[in-house]
Amino acid sequence: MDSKSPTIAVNNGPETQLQVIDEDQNFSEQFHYYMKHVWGLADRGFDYNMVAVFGSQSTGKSTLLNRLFGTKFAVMNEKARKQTTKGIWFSQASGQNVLIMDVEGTDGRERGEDQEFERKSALFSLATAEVLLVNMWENMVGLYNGANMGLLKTVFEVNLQLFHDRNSRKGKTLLFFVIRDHVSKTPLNQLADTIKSDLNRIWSELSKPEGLESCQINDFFDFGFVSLPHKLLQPDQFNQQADALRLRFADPSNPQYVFKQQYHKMIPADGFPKYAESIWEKIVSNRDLDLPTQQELLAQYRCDEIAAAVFEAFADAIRPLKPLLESGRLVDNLGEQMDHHRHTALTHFDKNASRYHHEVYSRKRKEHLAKLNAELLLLFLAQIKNAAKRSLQLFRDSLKKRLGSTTNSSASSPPDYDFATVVKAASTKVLDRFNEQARALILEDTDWSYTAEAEQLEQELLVITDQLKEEEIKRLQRRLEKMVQSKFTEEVATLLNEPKEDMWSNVLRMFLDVNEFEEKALRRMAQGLDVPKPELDRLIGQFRLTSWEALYTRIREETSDQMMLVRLRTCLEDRFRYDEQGIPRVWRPGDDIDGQFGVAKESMAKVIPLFSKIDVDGFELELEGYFPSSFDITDHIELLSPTKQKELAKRFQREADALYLEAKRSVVVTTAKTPYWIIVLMAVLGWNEFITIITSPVYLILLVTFGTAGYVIYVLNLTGPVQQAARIVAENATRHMHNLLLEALNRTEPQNQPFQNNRTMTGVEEN
Ligand SMILES: Nc1nc2c(ncn2[C@@H]2O[C@H](COP(=O)(O)OP(=O)(O)OP(=O)(O)O)[C@@H](O)[C@H]2O)c(=O)[nH]1
Repeated sequence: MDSKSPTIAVNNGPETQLQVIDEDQNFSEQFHYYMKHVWGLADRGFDYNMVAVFGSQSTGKSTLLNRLFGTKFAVMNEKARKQTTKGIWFSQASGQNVLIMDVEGTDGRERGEDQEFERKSALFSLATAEVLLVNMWENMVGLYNGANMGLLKTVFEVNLQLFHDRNSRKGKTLLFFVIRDHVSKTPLNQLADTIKSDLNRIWSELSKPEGLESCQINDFFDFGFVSLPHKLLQPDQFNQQADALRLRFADPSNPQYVFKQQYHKMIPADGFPKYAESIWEKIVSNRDLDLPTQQELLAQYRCDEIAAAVFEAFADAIRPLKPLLESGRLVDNLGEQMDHHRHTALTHFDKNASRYHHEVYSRKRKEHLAKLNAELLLLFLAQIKNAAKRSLQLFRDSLKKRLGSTTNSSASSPPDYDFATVVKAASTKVLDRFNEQARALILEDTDWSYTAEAEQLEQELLVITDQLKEEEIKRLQRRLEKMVQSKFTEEVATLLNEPKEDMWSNVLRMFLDVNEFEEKALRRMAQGLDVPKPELDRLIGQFRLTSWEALYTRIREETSDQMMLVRLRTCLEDRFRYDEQGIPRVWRPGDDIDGQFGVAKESMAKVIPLFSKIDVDGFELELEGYFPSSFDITDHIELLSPTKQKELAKRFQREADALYLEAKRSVVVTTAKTPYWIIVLMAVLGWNEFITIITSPVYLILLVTFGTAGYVIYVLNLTGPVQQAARIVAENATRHMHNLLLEALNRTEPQNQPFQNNRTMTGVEEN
């Protein structure tokens, strides 16, 4: 309301006065605006004063006010001689924090016998003004009507009505009589005595309410008397004394300064328009006017209004914090910031609201504080939530960093930390930090708590610890698996390449040894990870299964068709093409190829059955209870099914045939003789080429190179491997030729078949 600019046309001059109550007894909506923007008094707190003028109509009241306070109240036109001031006008004393109230004159012929407005305006003035100026002519002193005695009786009556409760009465009101046109020789004090005796008489005649029977007029009023010379007849004296009188209102250092603290109605200036309005509303509606209640109501209204304005500013100030917190960030010094904003809001509230009714103010302050706290609680909770999240992240990171530093170390090397100690240290650090952050957020006069959040955080730390422990164990398991895999890769191939009776026992021994070694590492790590015994047993069982799986897979790789064929061929070659001392055999005519081949064939008979399954005989005791009970090792030892064994035997047979034929062919080659005349003929015919080669550096170098290579191959007896390499390279191209040769040989030597019965060299029965 107070921000609305005035729409009422002001009376006679610049807008410095306002008809607050019009002749129809309506209260002006512009009062708030004038207080704040025209008179600038709204922010003065109690630092303002208020004067009201009373008196009969057209007795120069407005003239007096204008002369004393520099106001511009309308003054009666001499010729018209009719009532000028209607209702109640307000203005500000020029250059002073003084509100002047020009009240419609009494005895006005315009209102006739209607004394109601007089009573209402008296009530209104007594409830608001510190000083009531009573304006009267000197010659009226001693007369009942002319001296406003009727009006004063009304004033006294309404005063008793207002302050019938002794406890609610605070201070007094100054009745300041201004006797105009003091032209007689009667001294002022005599005039004052006459007025005082009249007043006492009126007071004594008043019927006092219960409890106030014995009270005196001076309990409620102080009296002041002053006279002014005739304005028209003695203008100089009038002006001189009017100036002197003006100083009594304007100069606080004046010994006769009229505004004493005890007269002040103690209505804060910002609440005065509302107070005046509600009082007037009560007066107009003829309801009992109870000033203390009014002041309480005003206090409630104004405290709410002040709190709302302060809260708006407070909400604006903390608004930027919300999105930050909602985005999950931790706001630095949030506790301090919240405290600062709350302190500012309370200070502003206190500054404006503490002037009002104390109990109401205290109650409203509590409400205001509770509202501020409720708003800040949201920030507090958001920050706590973010702090907890950050704490979890910090905990996770610090543990990962600490534990991660060991992940690159060998699985077999002992851990350089104790998991429980590391977790405890990290957890304590994070919780301490969280508690510190949360504590810094707790504001005075709040019942905020973060115990539940701290407990929740602790629980979540435990969950993370378990997760990390699980991850760590998995990582450890993976490392161990890799370790055993790499060991099996090397060892299994070596052991299986020697297909002897004790082959499987060597493999199983190796398996158990490797496991034992890695299990030691697992136990050490588990101890560091604070793994309980049953869990460790489960992990070891799991590890053994995985390890067996790795071994079994590795062995199966080694026993694939291709690998088996290579292995069988290698074994056969070792036995057939090398003698007992390991020296390669060179077959010559007359050598017992068939016999040697038979021996080799005999030794190969047990190879395929040996590889048919992992033989765990002899390890029953060691393997008993070695694996988890759900695992039956007999389901995981078969390598070659009977069908597969037969198929392999068949395929190996062909390989063996080729080896046998190769040996036979080498004998044929070495026994073939070249006729001498052919040699002579070649020498004669090739003489020219021979000369060309030995005279050409290029041919000579090529000859020497190939000759040297041939010699080395011959000396080192590498013709076999070289031939084999050449054969593999040219296998496809020569396959056809090879078949033709086989056919030709079969035609020439049908009696030289290597196998006479249906038992093969691998020991597998032919179908
Ligand atoms: N004799 C005399 N006349 C005065 C004095 N002061 C004012 N007047 C005249 O009295 C008349 C009324 O003056 P106002 O100031 O309008 O009187 P008022 O009491 O405010 O009148 P309402 O507002 O109509 O009640 C004017 O014509 C003034 O010139 C004074 O001190 N002595």
